[in-house]
Amino acid sequence: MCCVTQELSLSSKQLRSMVRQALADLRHQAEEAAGAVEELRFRYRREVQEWNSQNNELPDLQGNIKVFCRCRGFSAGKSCLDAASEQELLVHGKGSMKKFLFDKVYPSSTSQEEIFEGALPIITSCVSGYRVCILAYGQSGSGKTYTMTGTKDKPGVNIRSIRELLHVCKGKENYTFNLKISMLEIYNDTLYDLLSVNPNNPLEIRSQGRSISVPGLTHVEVKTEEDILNAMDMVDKNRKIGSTNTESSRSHLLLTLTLEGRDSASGGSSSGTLTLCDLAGPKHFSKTEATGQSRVEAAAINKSLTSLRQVFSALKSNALHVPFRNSKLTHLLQPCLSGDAKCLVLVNVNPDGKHMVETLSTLQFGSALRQIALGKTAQHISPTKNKADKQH
Ligand SMILES: Nc1ncnc2c1ncn2[C@@H]1O[C@H](COP(=O)(O)OP(=O)(O)OP(=O)(O)O)[C@@H](O)[C@H]1O
Repeated sequence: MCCVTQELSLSSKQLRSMVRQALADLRHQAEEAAGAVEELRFRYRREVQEWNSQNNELPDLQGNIKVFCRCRGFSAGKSCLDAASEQELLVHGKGSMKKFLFDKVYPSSTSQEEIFEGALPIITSCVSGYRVCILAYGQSGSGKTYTMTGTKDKPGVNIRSIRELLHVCKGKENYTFNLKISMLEIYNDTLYDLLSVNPNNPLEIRSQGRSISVPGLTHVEVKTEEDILNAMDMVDKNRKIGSTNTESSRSHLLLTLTLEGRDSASGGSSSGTLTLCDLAGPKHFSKTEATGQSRVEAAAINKSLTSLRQVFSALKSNALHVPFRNSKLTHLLQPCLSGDAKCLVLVNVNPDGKHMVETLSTLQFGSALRQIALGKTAQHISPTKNKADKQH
């Protein structure tokens, strides 16, 4: 009996010691696992930061404004254009030749996909919290609407950008996001909400400090391809001129995407915007050509494009005052043309159309334009706060 008791007491001691050892091992393993999780979290945050900086590397390298040129198809024998190199456009006139420099020149054979790929780095910067914009500029009939809106079979930059943002955001692990779209038309220097049930009610711009908003503007959440198509259908119905491409545009169209993202693993969040703008072409008319309403419309378009030129010119010369408030167009674009925002101007040219050289010359698309550093402007809206503060 005594022997049995001794044996039991011994095995009980052994058991206690085994349990103690197992508990110590478990504690040790738990500490190791916690260290590994922390290490993984740290690496993940670094990866996210690297991804964001790589994503923005391209636009940052050469200044914040880029200017691309897209040439439209032209009739054989009548061509006066020559893409001398990837950056040079030669325009042959009667006995003279002009050269325009761009960041990139796309020949007339360029597809919608290729244009979109060129614009992609700037579009995806929005995911990292930047304010970015793409402006389609050019004479009437040069292909601005084709480039931005496109057709059902060959969609333009607008639809492709929304699809891409949805694709990128859905593909990111531990990431939740909210993508919203708004659509504004600027007609006769007045804003109209194209996604509103009351599209004829004019809206105003409100400035509060450095931020700009349009009270009452409709923002629609986009989650699927169908949401995009529904929004576009509504825009077509509400626009002062349909997107049938049969008539010259009489207004500027601004599509703005607002993207709020949150990374649950790193705890970072970001808020970026992408504004896609199909500008009306400059109007050239003699005293007898345009009368009444069309003359008023033409004057409003020309005035706003002049304001845009003045803004570019002030940015180029690092002027202390940038006249953003000279038109509704430039006032709305101010956040995308200030601070560390990024802008891509897509210049469309149609050699068979009228006024090509004047239109090209007016914005002085020389090499100086791409050297504009938006960060040096006087009235800048610090998206750095917006981008960096929230992300890290
Ligand atoms: N690269 C292209 N390839 C095929 N068709 C094109 C191309 N560019 C423009 N077009 C066609 O040319 C016509 C005029 O183009 P679009 O309406 O896009 O010009 P726009 O610059 O927007 O003109 P506006 O300022 O007068 O509105 C349209 O029928 C369009 O489909």
